[in-house]
Amino acid sequence: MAELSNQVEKLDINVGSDRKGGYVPPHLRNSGGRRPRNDGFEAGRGDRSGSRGSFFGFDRRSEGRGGFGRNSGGSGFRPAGTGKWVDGKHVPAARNEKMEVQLFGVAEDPNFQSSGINFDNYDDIPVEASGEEVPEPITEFTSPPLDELLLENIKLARFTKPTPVQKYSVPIVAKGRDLMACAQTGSGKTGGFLFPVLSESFSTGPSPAPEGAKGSYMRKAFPTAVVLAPTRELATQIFDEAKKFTYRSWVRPTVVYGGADVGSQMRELDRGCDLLVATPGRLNDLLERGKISLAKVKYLVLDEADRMLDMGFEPQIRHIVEGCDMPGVENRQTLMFSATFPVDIQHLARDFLSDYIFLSVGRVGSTSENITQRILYVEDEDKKSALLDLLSASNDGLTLIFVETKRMADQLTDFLIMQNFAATAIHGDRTQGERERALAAFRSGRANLLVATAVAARGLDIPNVTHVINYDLPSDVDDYVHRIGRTGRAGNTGVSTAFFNRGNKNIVKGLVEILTEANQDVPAFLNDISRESSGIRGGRGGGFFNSRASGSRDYRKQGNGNGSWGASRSGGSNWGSSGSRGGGSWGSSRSSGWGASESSGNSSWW
Ligand SMILES: Nc1ncnc2c1ncn2[C@@H]1O[C@H](COP(=O)(O)OP(=O)(O)OP(=O)(O)O)[C@@H](O)[C@H]1O
Repeated sequence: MAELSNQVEKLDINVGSDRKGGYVPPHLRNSGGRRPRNDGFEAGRGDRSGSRGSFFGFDRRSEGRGGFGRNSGGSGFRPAGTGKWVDGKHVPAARNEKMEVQLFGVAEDPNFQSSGINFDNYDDIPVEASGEEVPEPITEFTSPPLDELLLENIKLARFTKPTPVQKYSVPIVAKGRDLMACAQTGSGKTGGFLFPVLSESFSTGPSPAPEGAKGSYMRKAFPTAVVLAPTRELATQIFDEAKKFTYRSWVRPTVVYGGADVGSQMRELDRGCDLLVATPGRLNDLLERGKISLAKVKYLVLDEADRMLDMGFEPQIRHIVEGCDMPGVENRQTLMFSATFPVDIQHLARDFLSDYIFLSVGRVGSTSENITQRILYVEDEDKKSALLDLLSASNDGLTLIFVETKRMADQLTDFLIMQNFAATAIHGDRTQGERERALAAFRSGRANLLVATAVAARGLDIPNVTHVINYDLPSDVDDYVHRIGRTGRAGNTGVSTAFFNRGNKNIVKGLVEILTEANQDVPAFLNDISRESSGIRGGRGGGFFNSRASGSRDYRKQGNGNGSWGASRSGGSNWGSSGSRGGGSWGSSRSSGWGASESSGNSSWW
């Protein structure tokens, strides 16, 4: 990784904002760089090359039919590897070697993300937990407090010790508390919600379904836990993780998302659904069809919570949480996770939480020091050439290239394929099948370049992504944080490169702050433009020049909350209260209907 970072450093791309040196594109320079690779890959937008990505991790047709059970939620047949809850006791299924390989892989598997050399450094990141009576964190994976079966599954996943967010979330959920957790990208937030929810569920069992539900003609799913995620790909990934950690237990995970056949998803629900992972639009659809009841939900998780409560999704979330039959905030536990938590979203989140603990691992919205960040000054017309330069300097690993629009994603992918690169694209105008195939080709390395819109910015955990390139910078610095977080995960190192020019002035302040706090070099041109931009203010989302998007900490500690919060347990220094998002006004957008689709105001999402 240091090698890649050095090579990028040596490139003569960044000629500063005055451009006196004049950028010379590589094809005019007789660049001696490595020839673009041509391994016969013809992915592109219509890639037909790959086998379908396994969205289910193991082939359901080979699941076998042993070990069926029923939970009290009226679920149907339960496949091998699924345990039962019988007479108030958990009866785990027998171990199944083949399934263990399918679920947990083998250590040499390139799809297996092992924790990197900097994994132990997570322990040095300051942690602050604020709220009333914060419980002591765990220090190791042990049973108790974790359920014995969960512990076995954690061992099968080769997790040897909890990350900071996991250390705190386990006792917080066990104490019956709500949680808003903010931790850096790639630091194990998925386990942060799955481990405590599953550990409690394994020990306490399902809630009995209402009497009327059992014999009714149409089966209805009564999940105990619901996890909401903003994209289909992220929902699928969480589902894959849930399959690992629910292995042999009574908890059957199911995933539903838009853009896929609703009939087959309904049949999956009929087979049992105790932990439901969903995108909001499809969940609303299935609620309207009467296929799902939320009446028995004990745990509600919002992954990428700030995104889920952002303007595009908030009406849908409100309908799911407040407009259907989900137990009220006092009768369920609500957990929110993200790497970024703008202050205005923290305000909004109050409606969904009760007496919650706010947990921050590192500064809210900060980036991992495992990612080496570079900002290059490149004018729009030079970006393609500069990209070729960068790609010729990259050796191994996968490169994720972010652009702002779907059209640009297609154009750039075509350009890269013309240059004999193995590239593919993911964005909201591609069909679900195309998106799955693109991601599968990228994961497997058949396409080592993935051109993506913001749809791939959050949550995706793809091993071996060594380089993230912001070909176009986003207009919100929080989006930058999530995008570059696709590399440098689980203690591994990574490199991120962004093309900056004066068109990106709206995030210059935020970029300077992010780079500074992550101990990265801040190029002189960035400081200059940042100074020029001082004093100019804009509104949220429309570009604001003077502050970081994310609040620095629990907004209740900034003196503008009315909730009570008590002593905080801090594993490190307290944070200053710089930067607020300015409490954006939501106004009428909140009441807009959710019905039509999962589209949001941000066109590049879908
Ligand atoms: N305790 C652990 N030990 C080793 N590896 C872990 C542990 N917890 C999680 N991981 C691994 O770390 C990687 C990142 O985890 P995860 O995807 O949950 O991060 P995240 O914090 O949700 O990131 P993002 O903010 O991008 O969504 C995954 O590959 C996961 O398997």
